[in-house]
Amino acid sequence: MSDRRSQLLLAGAVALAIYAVFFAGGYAHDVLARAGIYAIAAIGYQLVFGRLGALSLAQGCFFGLGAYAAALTALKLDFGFPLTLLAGTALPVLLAAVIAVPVLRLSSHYFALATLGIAQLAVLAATNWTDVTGGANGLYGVPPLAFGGMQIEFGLPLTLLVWTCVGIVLLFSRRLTAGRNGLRVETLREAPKAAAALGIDGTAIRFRFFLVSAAFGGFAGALQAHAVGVVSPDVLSFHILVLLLAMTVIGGRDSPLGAVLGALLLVHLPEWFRDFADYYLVAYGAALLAAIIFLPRGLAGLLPSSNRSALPVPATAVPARRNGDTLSVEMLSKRFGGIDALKDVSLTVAPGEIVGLIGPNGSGKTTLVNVVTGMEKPDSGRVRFGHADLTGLPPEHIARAGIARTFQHPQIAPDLTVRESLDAVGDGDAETLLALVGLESGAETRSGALPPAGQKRLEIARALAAGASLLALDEPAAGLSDPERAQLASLLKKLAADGHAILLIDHAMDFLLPLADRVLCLSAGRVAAEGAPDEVARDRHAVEAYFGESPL
Ligand SMILES: Nc1ncnc2c1ncn2[C@@H]1O[C@H](COP(=O)(O)OP(=O)(O)OP(=O)(O)O)[C@@H](O)[C@H]1O
Repeated sequence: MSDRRSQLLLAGAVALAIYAVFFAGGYAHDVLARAGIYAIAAIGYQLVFGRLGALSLAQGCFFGLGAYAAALTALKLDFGFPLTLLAGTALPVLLAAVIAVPVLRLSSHYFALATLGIAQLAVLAATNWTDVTGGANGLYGVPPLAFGGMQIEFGLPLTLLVWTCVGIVLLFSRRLTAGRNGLRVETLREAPKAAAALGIDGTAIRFRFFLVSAAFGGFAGALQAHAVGVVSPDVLSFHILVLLLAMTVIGGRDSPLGAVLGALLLVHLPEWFRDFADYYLVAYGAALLAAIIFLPRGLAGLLPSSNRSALPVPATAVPARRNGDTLSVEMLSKRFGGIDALKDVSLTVAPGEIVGLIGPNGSGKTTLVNVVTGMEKPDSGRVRFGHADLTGLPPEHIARAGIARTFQHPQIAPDLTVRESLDAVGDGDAETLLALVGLESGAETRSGALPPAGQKRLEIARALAAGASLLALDEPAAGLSDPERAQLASLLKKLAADGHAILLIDHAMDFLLPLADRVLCLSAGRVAAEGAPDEVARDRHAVEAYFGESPL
């Protein structure tokens, strides 16, 4: 609780408690409890929508399922607290686990549509499965919450209970996103390809967050069922989802606190504008629009940002690997439609060696790196690293085996500092790595604020932080000035001398040929020439591949 943000938050929590205990009464308590219940569901939504950047349209469905599960277990099975809340939490988690496998593979709008479809199915089931759900009329007489036979009265006791739950859920959510976890999630959201290529297991993170969001949604729905006493298909309606979405956006999608502020505001706004009679909806809509236009980072964006560098990130001095394995690519082929992007390509890169990969645009260089790093699956051929057969394995497995890559267009999380970008992927000594790539003075700079040359160096440092012994570098010198190229060249020599294996793609022959120990020239997916740099530079096939121009 040292930085200004934490102090403000503490003051806000105390003010809310004083308001609840000494000033609010009757209906105001109900409104506050309702805000707390929605806050819990919105905190869950923030994890998926805010943190992962995935537009899930199932959070309202998880909320409604939680409400139905709690109501049904209370009314039909005579379950008491805490079993009803447990059932309300477990059912949406179960559904999330079942749908996660097919749904989490989908990208952006397909994910949104799939989750919307699931939500619609839940509404249909609730409306038509009359024997169980009570159909359109729903279920009545859900008992209030009770602890060991003692009923939690509406008003202050229920409000305090709900907001204690909000506090616990906030702490849990913070644990999930603090320190390195948060840095990894941000890398995954902003640079998903790089995250996979650095060994971050995006599938596991997405799965975990989706299930936790379902748990929070269901738990909130279960609380709602007990607080209101009635559950109808309304709790599954699109309205709940839109409300949770608005709470997360208006409160601020970057932090769970935003979800709480959004819930407090959006539940109270209709109450404040109630006196405007017919103009109530106009005033409500105008307030929402104003919040979206003038507060792009939401209400939480008004608070001073948290001191992220204070987050505990373990830092043991583990320098990049040495004496790694030899990469052997054997007869690799990959077709896209009718095009042979790679046809029977073989090559090796040994520790301490720099192998240059050249060829005109579209000759298959990036495809080769994509296949080696698991971003594309080959049609035939093998990729071995030492004794391990890595053919067709997912990128994060290959990264963990010691192969990392950089991208033609740097893939970075722009809001992470340079140091955080490294901390996200490994335990390495960030200072040493940054000094190695010449970024030591920019450790606290936002990665997105680095010039292109800096971002390319950051990508190399990040690959080393991930513990790579083989680096596949896709056009690292593109766009660099002559002095920057010279610095990059001496860095690559240093890394090779240190035992790293380097596969280097570049069109700049004056940069690549003096650096490489061997060169492989691709043409239309096939190996056109291979050998020492000066041999390849003179090779008729290699020269022809460059449209008749001498590469030197
Ligand atoms: N995902 C894809 N879908 C369809 N075709 C693809 C895909 N990726 C690459 N290709 C095609 O495969 C061929 C090889 O492309 P690749 O990007 O590997 O070449 P490159 O040598 O890296 O080119 P550049 O120097 O321009 O980066 C090209 O014809 C390209 O259009």
